[in-house]
Amino acid sequence: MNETIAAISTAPGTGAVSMIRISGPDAFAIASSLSGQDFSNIPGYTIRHGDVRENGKIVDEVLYSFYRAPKSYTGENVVEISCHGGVYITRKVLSLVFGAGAKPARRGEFTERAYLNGKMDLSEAEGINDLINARDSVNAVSAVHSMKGSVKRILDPLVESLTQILAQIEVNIDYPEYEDVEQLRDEEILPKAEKWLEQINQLIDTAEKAVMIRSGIDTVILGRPNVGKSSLLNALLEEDKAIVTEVAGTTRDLVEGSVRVGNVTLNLIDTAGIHESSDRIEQMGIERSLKALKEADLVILVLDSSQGITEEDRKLMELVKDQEYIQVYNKADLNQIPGTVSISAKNHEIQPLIEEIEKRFAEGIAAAGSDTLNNERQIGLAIQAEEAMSAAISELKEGAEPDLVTIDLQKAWESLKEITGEAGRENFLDEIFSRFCLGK
Ligand SMILES: Nc1nc2c(c(=O)[nH]1)N(C=O)[C@@H](CNc1ccc(C(=O)N[C@@H](CCC(=O)O)C(=O)O)cc1)CN2
Ligand SMILES: Nc1nc2c(ncn2[C@@H]2O[C@H](COP(=O)(O)OP(=O)(O)OP(=O)(O)O)[C@@H](O)[C@H]2O)c(=O)[nH]1
Ligand SMILES: [Mg+2]
Repeated sequence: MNETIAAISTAPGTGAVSMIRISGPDAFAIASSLSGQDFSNIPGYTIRHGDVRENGKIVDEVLYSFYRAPKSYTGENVVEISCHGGVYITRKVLSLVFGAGAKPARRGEFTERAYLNGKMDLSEAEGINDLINARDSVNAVSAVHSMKGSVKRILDPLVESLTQILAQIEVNIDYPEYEDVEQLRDEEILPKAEKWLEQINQLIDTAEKAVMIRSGIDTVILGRPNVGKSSLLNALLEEDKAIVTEVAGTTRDLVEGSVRVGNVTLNLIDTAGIHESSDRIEQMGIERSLKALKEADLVILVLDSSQGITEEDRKLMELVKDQEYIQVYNKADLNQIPGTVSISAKNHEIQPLIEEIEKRFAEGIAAAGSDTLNNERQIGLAIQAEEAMSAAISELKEGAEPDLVTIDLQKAWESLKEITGEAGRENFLDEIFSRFCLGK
């Protein structure tokens, strides 16, 4: 932690200006040595104009921005050097910063220091990363909320009621005669625990839907040969990506593309027409299609309106029956079947399909726009907490020893706290006992 680290903080490539960030105890001394000015007593939030020099010779004209600990992004002394944005000059300035004593920062190390110095919790740090990687407003809005503490705010009431339950059991074990504090009676504990379980299940469910919608719905376009799967892919992507011909068995390999339609992003895979084939290459394509199918969030099963439902179509329906799937009747320009999701891929008339997708995923779309848990790590920990609480509830019902119940409740507590990176037994005991002045 005591080393001074540095890295280029702007994107690689040529730009008007680049920024090199230096954080740690030697940051001001390094800036002084590069510039030939004495910055040792400079106040925080100050910008100075100066040069970067090597052996007295000018390398670049720059701006130095100073942040004095603890008021900085990392909580340490920070200097940002804004130099001219050429690839060579940026790297040159960085190498001089290293020459003056800084060590190369690892990926995420500035933010890691910010976390370790108490500037943010883990979920907020993840929010920063999500914000940087956000490619649409749904992702950007949820990321900025999470950067500003939404995850902690969501978890706070769950942590609070769990702490109450735990404190109650602890009090009952250690101080059965203690009556001074507001106490839950034993028979109140179980309903409280069950309500808690319901709430966390709800949270997990919403978060899973949100994460899926935000990352895009992994969608497989499936159907027998020649029904118009590739034509549908092209219509959705608004691009002639896959080859379309009147010959059955045109698509052999998987063709992929992502597109934003309506309120969702679809990560599309067009597949080889599925049927019994003796062609070796086609068979391999079909195998790949079936593998992609297993991992899909959504299957679009394409049917040919001009031919009606065939035996092969029925086999495919059977194949996907346990998955989220939409039957679409393509080639509606030749024959429209009432009461079906009818499209004409060839003519790019696919609005009914888009509306059906939005309808199917309405809950997920709403979840994606709400504040919830934001990634698999957070959801995984919430599931751990949920499992521990389920175990505790069974034990409560069986009248198990309170000590045993406590162990599971404590696991639940720690899993929740790990989401924001505040876990640890010390914190746990502090939080439990800070609210009861026991033993006084
Ligand atoms: N030039 C520059 N722009 C940037 C950043 C940066 O580090 N440098 N950021 C980062 O990547 C983001 C802004 N985030 C920041 C968050 C906190 C502090 C900061 O100085 N915090 C102090 C003081 C807070 C206050 O007084 O309001 C603190 O938390 O104590 C700085 C940047 C986006 N833009
Ligand atoms: N009339 C009409 N023809 C269509 C429509 N969509 C596709 N076709 C035609 O159907 C034929 C097959 O289209 P593709 O998109 O290659 O079908 P596919 O399902 O990808 O076929 P394979 O890759 O061989 O499995 C082509 O001649 C298309 O022009 C449509 O909406 N209306
Ligand atoms: Mg095709």
